[in-house]
Amino acid sequence: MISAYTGTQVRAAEEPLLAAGQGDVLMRRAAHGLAGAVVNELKSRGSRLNGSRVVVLAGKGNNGGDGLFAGAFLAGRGMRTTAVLTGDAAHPAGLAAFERAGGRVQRLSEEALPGLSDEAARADVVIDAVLGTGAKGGLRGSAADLVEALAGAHRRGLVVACDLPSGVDADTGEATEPVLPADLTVTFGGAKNGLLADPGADFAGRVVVVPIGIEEHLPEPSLRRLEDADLARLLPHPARRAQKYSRGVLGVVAGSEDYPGAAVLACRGALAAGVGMVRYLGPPSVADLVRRSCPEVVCSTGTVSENRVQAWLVGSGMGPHDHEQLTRARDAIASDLPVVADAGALPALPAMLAPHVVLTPHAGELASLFHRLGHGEDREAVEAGTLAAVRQAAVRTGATVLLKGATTLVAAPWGTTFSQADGTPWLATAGSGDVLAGVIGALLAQAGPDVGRFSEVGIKGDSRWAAIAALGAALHGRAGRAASEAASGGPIAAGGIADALPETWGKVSMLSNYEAWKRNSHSQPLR
Ligand SMILES: NC(=O)C1=CN([C@@H]2O[C@H](COP(=O)(O)OP(=O)(O)OC[C@H]3O[C@@H](n4cnc5c(N)ncnc54)[C@H](OP(=O)(O)O)[C@@H]3O)[C@@H](O)[C@H]2O)[C@@H](O)CC1
Ligand SMILES: Nc1ncnc2c1ncn2[C@@H]1O[C@H](COP(=O)(O)OP(=O)(O)O)[C@@H](O)[C@H]1O
Ligand SMILES: [K+]
Repeated sequence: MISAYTGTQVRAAEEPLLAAGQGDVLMRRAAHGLAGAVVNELKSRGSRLNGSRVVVLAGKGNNGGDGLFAGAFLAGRGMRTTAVLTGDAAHPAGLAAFERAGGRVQRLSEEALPGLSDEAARADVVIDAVLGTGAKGGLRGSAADLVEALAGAHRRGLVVACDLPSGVDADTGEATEPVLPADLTVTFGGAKNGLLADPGADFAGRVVVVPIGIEEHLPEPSLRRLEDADLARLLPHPARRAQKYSRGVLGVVAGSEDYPGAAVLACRGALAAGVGMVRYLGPPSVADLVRRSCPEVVCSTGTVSENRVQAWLVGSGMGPHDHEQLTRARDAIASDLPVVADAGALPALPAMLAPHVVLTPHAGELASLFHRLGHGEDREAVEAGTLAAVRQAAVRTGATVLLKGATTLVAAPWGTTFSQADGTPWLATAGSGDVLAGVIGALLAQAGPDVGRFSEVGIKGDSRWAAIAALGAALHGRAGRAASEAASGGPIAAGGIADALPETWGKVSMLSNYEAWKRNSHSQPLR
């Protein structure tokens, strides 16, 4: 699991060490990690170190200090380093170390700007060390002009952000442009929220966390990301004597005359995500299509209370005037069973929900939800601050909210938040969200009661609903990527995501089988 923190949390964790006079040590560890990451990246690209050109954009605070110390390390490896000081001052010890190591120092001014931006554009490596966790707002003055010129210039070099891309808010992921997009962000002590939430994540590139010795002082993470090993531990596995009902039944209330395909795709997503059975409830013409497309699905009639299931999926492809389906959706939400509420169900929600109800809006649907709740955020505002928006939505509705996008965020009403970015932009295709709803529904039906499996990895009680939704997003994203890779990186259609799910699941489970085998290989052999 990747843990991320706010800037304030990280700075608080640094406090005891700073009080003990360890500030210098922390900074040298950070700078050493940054320089090491630059060297590794250049080597992995087959570039030589000796003689290559490095430009460090150094602000006046400690972030600039990290950059200057890292520049000194790199100069020591034979690289030609220039520091561009963007402020009216520079970290004194960092600057002294940089100059001792033979680095060249330039001060940024309006007159020097064209020459320096040209030099940075031609460099093999640019290190962005202007602003870190202490920044207020974005870049200003000549520093902003330099980054703007550089972001628009034709460059072939590597851009490495020190701690975070300057202009990205460490706590929220909001970005005040111009921001220099990095290929690599080397972040210290723990990942920052802003690197794992859009739009900040757009600028971060690959994120590498460098331990600096503050880790034991860090609190509960503010944001988490599930990785391979977490998926392997959290995905349900059928017991030896499982039968279809014990494995979980998902009731699906989806599709309409206008969008019958959504019901089919939701069912296909659910079937491919390990559920024991899918029961479909909906208009006869849609049920007909579902039967023909997925003969495994049992089409039922009647009300929600007449159909026994372990979880409900409601809303995908549902219209605003289909009163019978909307009644079913409302009944499902009132049933106390776990529910994933998608698309057409979102406008029909009661004012207050519970965390076992998982809402799955995209940014536009979340803006409409806010509008109905009497708050004015539009789609642009949601997209400019996804983390704040998803958390606010969870607080205001009382539900678990999953905000879809390149980075998918899931928040519980008390703030527990997950961030998954497992997919590919090819997932932005019609019907993709219906498959995701099916996957989450299937996981709710199977894993909902399994509190123990989640608490083993530190996810307590009702926070598991957010973890289950994050698990669904991770599987869906990976399946989309696998489907595209099978097409040599080409496009995918939504049905292809469902088709790739079982193998994606199998590959992740192999990891957990291997871990179980490793544990059991020390036990007594059978006699
Ligand atoms: N603590 C430690 O020991 C360790 C810290 N570490 C590192 O320190 C970083 C945090 O350092 P920090 O607190 O010095 O803040 P930082 O991000 O460099 O920026 C603040 C400076 O910039 C200025 N400034 C602010 N906003 C501005 C703007 N919009 N545009 C222009 N200028 C602006 C502001 O000046 P002011 O405007 O207040 O006069 C202030 O001088 C952290 O990200 C990590 O890299 C690691 O080495 C580990 C050990
Ligand atoms: N640029 C992107 N990169 C990765 N995943 C994306 C991107 N855009 C959308 N997605 C994912 O694709 C799915 C799209 O869902 P949705 O917007 O509901 O589509 P639809 O309504 O057409 O089914 C979501 O899972 C979302 O996270
Ligand atoms: K930075």
